[in-house]
Amino acid sequence: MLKKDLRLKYLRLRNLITPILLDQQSIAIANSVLQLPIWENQYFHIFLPIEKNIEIDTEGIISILLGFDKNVIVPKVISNTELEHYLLTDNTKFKTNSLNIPEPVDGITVPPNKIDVVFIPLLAFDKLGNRIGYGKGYYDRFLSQCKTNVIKIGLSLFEAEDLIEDIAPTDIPLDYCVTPKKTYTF
Ligand SMILES: Nc1nc2c(c(=O)[nH]1)N(C=O)[C@@H](CNc1ccc(C(=O)N[C@@H](CCC(=O)O)C(=O)O)cc1)CN2
Ligand SMILES: Nc1ncnc2c1ncn2[C@@H]1O[C@H](COP(=O)(O)OP(=O)(O)OP(=O)(O)O)[C@@H](O)[C@H]1O
Repeated sequence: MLKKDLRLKYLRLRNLITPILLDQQSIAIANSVLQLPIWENQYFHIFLPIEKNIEIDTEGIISILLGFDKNVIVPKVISNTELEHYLLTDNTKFKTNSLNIPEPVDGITVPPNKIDVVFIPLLAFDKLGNRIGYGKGYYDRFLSQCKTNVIKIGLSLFEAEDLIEDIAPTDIPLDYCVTPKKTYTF
């Protein structure tokens, strides 16, 4: 399928997920993340969910990361194209931006080349590990600034599509995708 049709399909499917199901599925995903071979790493980047858009609740994964004394880094939208990345600390204050994303107000910024593992939001992914988001390219730009061996983990409420047909050269594929049912390794 084409990206634009997939965005529509999965935005609609998300709207069928109840808050209770979202909680259960987010916990199942966090439990599966524990089984990934990533725990030797130190710098983990993770998004905070847009609740209004029924995104996966990443709180469980963040608790696991902090419990293992990992450095946790969260993104902040600073322009139409760019993200900045902040270390999560006990003092981090959050404010919800115009896209309804909770973001750190200020703090310690972390350059993309320090990051070892990135958990990536998505609307859909395919059996080859290609992914699509809301179509602004924030994550493709961010991932292009990371180390070549950065571990890219998609988190999805739904299973893989056969193929996203209109993949572009700037689209960076996933290494893993974790869903409530299974973990895909690409
Ligand atoms: N939780 C979370 N954080 C993230 C992302 C994400 O997908 N999820 N992003 C992943 O890249 C970046 C932000 N990108 C976004 C791009 C578009 C929309 C969005 O909802 N767009 C709507 C209309 C927005 C509006 O109300 O103005 C749309 O395009 O229809 C949200 C986030 C960085 N942080
Ligand atoms: N590395 C990059 N440098 C410059 N522009 C880029 C880069 N990656 C993607 N873009 C641009 O961003 C736009 C959106 O890309 P795409 O449709 O792949 O978004 P997406 O993957 O769905 O969104 P997101 O990454 O925000 O979740 C495209 O116009 C694309 O050319």
